[in-house]
Amino acid sequence: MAVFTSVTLDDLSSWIKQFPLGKALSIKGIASGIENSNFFITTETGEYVLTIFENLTFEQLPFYLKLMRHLADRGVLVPAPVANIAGELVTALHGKPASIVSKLDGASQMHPEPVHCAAVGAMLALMHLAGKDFPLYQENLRSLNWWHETTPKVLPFLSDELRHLLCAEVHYQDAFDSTPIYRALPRGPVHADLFRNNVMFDGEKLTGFFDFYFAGCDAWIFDVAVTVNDWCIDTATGELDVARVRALLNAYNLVRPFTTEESVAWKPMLRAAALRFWLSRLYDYYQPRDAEMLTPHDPAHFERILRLRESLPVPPLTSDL
Ligand SMILES: Nc1ncnc2c1ncn2[C@@H]1O[C@H](COP(=O)(O)OP(=O)(O)O)[C@@H](O)[C@H]1O
Ligand SMILES: N[C@@H](CCOP(=O)(O)O)C(=O)O
Repeated sequence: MAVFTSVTLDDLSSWIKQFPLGKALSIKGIASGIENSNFFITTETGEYVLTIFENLTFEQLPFYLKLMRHLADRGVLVPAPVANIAGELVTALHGKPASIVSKLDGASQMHPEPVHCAAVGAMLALMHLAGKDFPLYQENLRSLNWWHETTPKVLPFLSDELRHLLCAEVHYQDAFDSTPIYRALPRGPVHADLFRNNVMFDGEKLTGFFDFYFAGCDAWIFDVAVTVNDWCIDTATGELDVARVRALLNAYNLVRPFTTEESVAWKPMLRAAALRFWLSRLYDYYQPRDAEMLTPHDPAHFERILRLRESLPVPPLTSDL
């Protein structure tokens, strides 16, 4: 849909000299991004993705890129950022921060079966474990504080019923946040946006997670909830598909067994994950940023999911089957 900053092969040829990647051979803009300018590039050493960051700053980027480097070095399937000869992962291109990462094979699986969900669950658990010794800290910037900042900005646009739903859920999450159960949840770096469009598959083989630009430190089970709320639902209704839920959770649990506290927190976290994306979609819908959000995502999808997670039982985190 958008390349906001254009880069020619000539631009790339001189800029890429600082990387140990040989000569640039081709560059092609990726149309589907909505946040940054992305390009597939080919050099003498292989295929990569060049990203020019349109909103994130030089100061913000090291957390994300170093996290990806850290995970890639530990065998988690994520794009590996390439350092330049000075060891930097982010350098300026056309005055904006830019980076090169390895290109993942395959394509997004937008109609996942249990086998895909199992692969996602296992890799997510590996990712959480591999992030345990990541030395940088950044909180999840779309967590409770952001919900508090953002709720008043969207309330004026909502019906009385929706205002009530939103305020009641923020209130519920506030209360849960201050419980000993919540504080006991294992935590560390999380992807926080692991939707179907942010994972590559080659057939049934998962080839990588990407788009780490909402990552931050949070409860691991929140990350699992975000992932289940997208991968394991009927997209038309938002209802959980038990076969896919079981496949994802069982595969995760085999790699990193869930704790007792996580089992108690599971339903509240599914609600929190629904709230997080309902609120961001409401915000993008009613307060669009310039041209970037050309087609805002539908907020009603996550409003539906929130109502379902509040009102219906959810499959347990672990099963003895
Ligand atoms: N490392 C990668 N390997 C392969 N394809 C990638 C990679 N990074 C991005 N892409 C492709 O670029 C598209 C846009 O990337 P994305 O990170 O979603 O952009 P934005 O953050 O601008 O929305 C993805 O849908 C994917 O097809
Ligand atoms: N997954 C979020 C929006 C973030 O978009 P992405 O393309 O950067 O993953 C949503 O669906 O609301």
